[in-house]
Amino acid sequence: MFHLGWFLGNGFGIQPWNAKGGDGPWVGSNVTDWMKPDIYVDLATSMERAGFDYILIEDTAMVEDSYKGTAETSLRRGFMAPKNDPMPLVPLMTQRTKHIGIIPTASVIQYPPYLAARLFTTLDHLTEGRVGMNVVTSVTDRVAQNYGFAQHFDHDERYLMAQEWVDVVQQLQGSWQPGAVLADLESGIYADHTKVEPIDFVGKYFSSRGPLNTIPGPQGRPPVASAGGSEAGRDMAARYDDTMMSMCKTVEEMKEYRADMRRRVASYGRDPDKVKFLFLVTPVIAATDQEARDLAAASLAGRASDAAIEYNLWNMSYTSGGRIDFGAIDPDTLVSDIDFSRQNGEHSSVAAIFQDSAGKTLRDVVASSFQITDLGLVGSPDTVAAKMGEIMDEVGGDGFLLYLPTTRRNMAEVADGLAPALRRRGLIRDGYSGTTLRDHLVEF
Ligand SMILES: Cc1cc2nc3c(=O)[nH]c(=O)nc-3n(C[C@H](O)[C@H](O)[C@H](O)COP(=O)(O)O)c2cc1C
Repeated sequence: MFHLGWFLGNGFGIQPWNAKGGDGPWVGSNVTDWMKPDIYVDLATSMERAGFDYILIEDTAMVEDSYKGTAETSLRRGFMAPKNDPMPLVPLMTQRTKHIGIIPTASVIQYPPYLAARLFTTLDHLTEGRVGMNVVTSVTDRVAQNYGFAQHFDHDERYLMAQEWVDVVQQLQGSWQPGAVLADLESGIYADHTKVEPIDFVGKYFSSRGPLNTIPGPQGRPPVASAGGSEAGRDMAARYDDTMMSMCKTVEEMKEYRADMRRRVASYGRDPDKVKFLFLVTPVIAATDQEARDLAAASLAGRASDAAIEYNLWNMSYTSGGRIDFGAIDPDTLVSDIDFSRQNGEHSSVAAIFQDSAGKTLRDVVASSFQITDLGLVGSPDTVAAKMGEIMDEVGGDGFLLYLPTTRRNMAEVADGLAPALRRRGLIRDGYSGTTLRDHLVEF
């Protein structure tokens, strides 16, 4: 059996439903209703029906203007803005479900550790143990500037900050020892003060006295997730993650990635079987194999459209940390002549976009490159289910993180098409034996 997660990649933002991923026309109500809770609640109930472990909610807090030096493209096309704060969505999504975990994103430059420790403990209570914490370092200068910094910290330093941040958050979440809460009706004693201690943390980036002013939630320390595939990102994940979003383009890469990460996890004295690496994938599912193949072919052809090229150039500028304006580079420039040394964003995403680009021009890359691929998962629910099983056999585990536009059509294809086909093969859970997100992650 393997685990499944849904990556809500546009966060609590516009869930685009448009022709072939292009620049409109928009379809349906998503573009007007994205700020209402309904679609996210539907997503949670659907993915719980499907047996998913969790939904991970992306978040990025800025209006990006590094592409062509203006926010025009971001705002005209709704790229990463507008976006609401994901935290209030969490209890709304869990209120209407009983099992599925919800993992909102917290950036270490946006949340002082005490605020984060208190917020996630509060959410742990409100969700009865179903919240997780996606730790990110934020990608661009604009986010850093919104939170009071002149510019963003350098890539590797960000991860050192993030490690310290998780450490403080978890120390705060452990500042009430087991047995501290008595809530004794007879004696009227609420807590044993000898079991509640300050942490007196003074670090390079953060300080906090503690103790936390609330009691531990059902999970104590809610599970940690992250996505960084660079050396620094992997090191942080190895130390702290309970589940990791893993980005690979081939089954061979998946195997290597998982083996490497399991080695790193073990080197920190942790049990690799308790960390679940979920591989990002964009499957194409339709009623028949032929229909799915046609959709995949149309999507590939659509990569060369003006709208898709604009998106790709915009996205490259963003993933470089806003440091390289790909809109200002002549598209006929050879990739080998582009200076990537200034990048300060998502190193592994940039590497994925420009993988195998020797001898290619920027135009060639933007018209064809994928950051995340379908891994050959194209077909009817039965075909895709069978292939998922084969891939997991080859890789050794642990599961997939599906990344599809959050439309109700895609939700139905997954929850009522793919998931039953997987379940018939015994590949995914048939119900939940535990109650918390951590229970689901370590159930098998
Ligand atoms: C699937 C996925 C989800 C991510 N979600 C967020 C996010 O919500 N907010 C954010 O600031 N960065 C996000 N990132 C960026 C990562 O946290 C990380 O900074 C990035 O992958 C670069 O890591 P690297 O330089 O270690 O490769 C995400 C990356 C991936 C691949």
